[in-house]
Amino acid sequence: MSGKIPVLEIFGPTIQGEGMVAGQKTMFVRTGGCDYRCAWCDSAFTWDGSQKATPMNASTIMEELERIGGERFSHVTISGGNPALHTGIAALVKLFQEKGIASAVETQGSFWQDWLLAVDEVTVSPKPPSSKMGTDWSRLDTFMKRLAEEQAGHHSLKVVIFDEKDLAYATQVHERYPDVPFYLQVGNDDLEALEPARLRDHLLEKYEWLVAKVMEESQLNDVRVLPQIHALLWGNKQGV
Ligand SMILES: C[S@@+](CC[C@H](N)C(=O)[O-])C[C@H]1O[C@@H](n2cnc3c(N)ncnc32)[C@H](O)[C@@H]1O
Ligand SMILES: Nc1nc2[nH]cc(C(=O)O)c2c(=O)[nH]1
Ligand code: SF4
Ligand SMILES: [Mg+2]
Repeated sequence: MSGKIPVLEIFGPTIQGEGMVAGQKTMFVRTGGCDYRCAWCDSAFTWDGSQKATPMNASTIMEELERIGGERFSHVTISGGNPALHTGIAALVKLFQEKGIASAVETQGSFWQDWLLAVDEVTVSPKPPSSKMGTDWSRLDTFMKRLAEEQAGHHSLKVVIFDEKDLAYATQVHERYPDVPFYLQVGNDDLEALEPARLRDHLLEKYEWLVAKVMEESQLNDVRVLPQIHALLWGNKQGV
């Protein structure tokens, strides 16, 4: 298994629907396995046993990206699951650098990998109370410190918000790492919705609620509030 990466899906090009480079045209590589079990995880198929990951090495992943994306991409986002569980991603990030492909990673900040330092955009997404997960603050401190001191690219924090307790948690995260660009993201609480148009209305109402809350809060002046654009466009569809 050494060097192999468990891959759940490879798709794109699509737009990055979330966070610091929202709107960026990108391919996705989604890894299998997560050390968390968030109550509202929209990608639970990466860890609940419902779908099976394929162990792949970096060059095979690159071939698959090129087979699907052709000449139509110059940016790849690695998500999961938690991609930071996998040491084999070091070789993939190196391949991207050699080919002049920009890279991004989505992770919750619970596990460190040195290859994170070579990723252009690292999104760190600590989990609020509604997820039913706890935050190991000293681990997160170490994680954020290494990014701040050694990462060549950019990084940001992104907290998903379902309710007021989540917003209080997000404020705590923002105050702990005040120099890190901070994103608040609308939580999707209807993962069963099949009709994109209905989900869109529902999520936009939640976005309106979140924007109004943030406007009231003096501790959240320097933040960005975003919905998941892909959920607005395509609902709960996988692979978009
Ligand atoms: C599926 S996770 C995979 C990467 C990593 N495990 C993490 O959580 O950061 C990607 C992003 O989707 C967010 N997310 C997951 N379920 C969500 C939901 N129901 N509504 C809004 N965002 C969600 C996560 O918080 C994270 O920022
Ligand atoms: N379009 C699109 N943007 C995304 N941003 C983060 C995603 C993820 O699942 O990590 C995601 C995803 O699954 N699709
Ligand atoms: S950390 Fe990310 S992938 Fe893991 S359960 Fe939570 S949202 Fe899902
Ligand atoms: Mg997603």
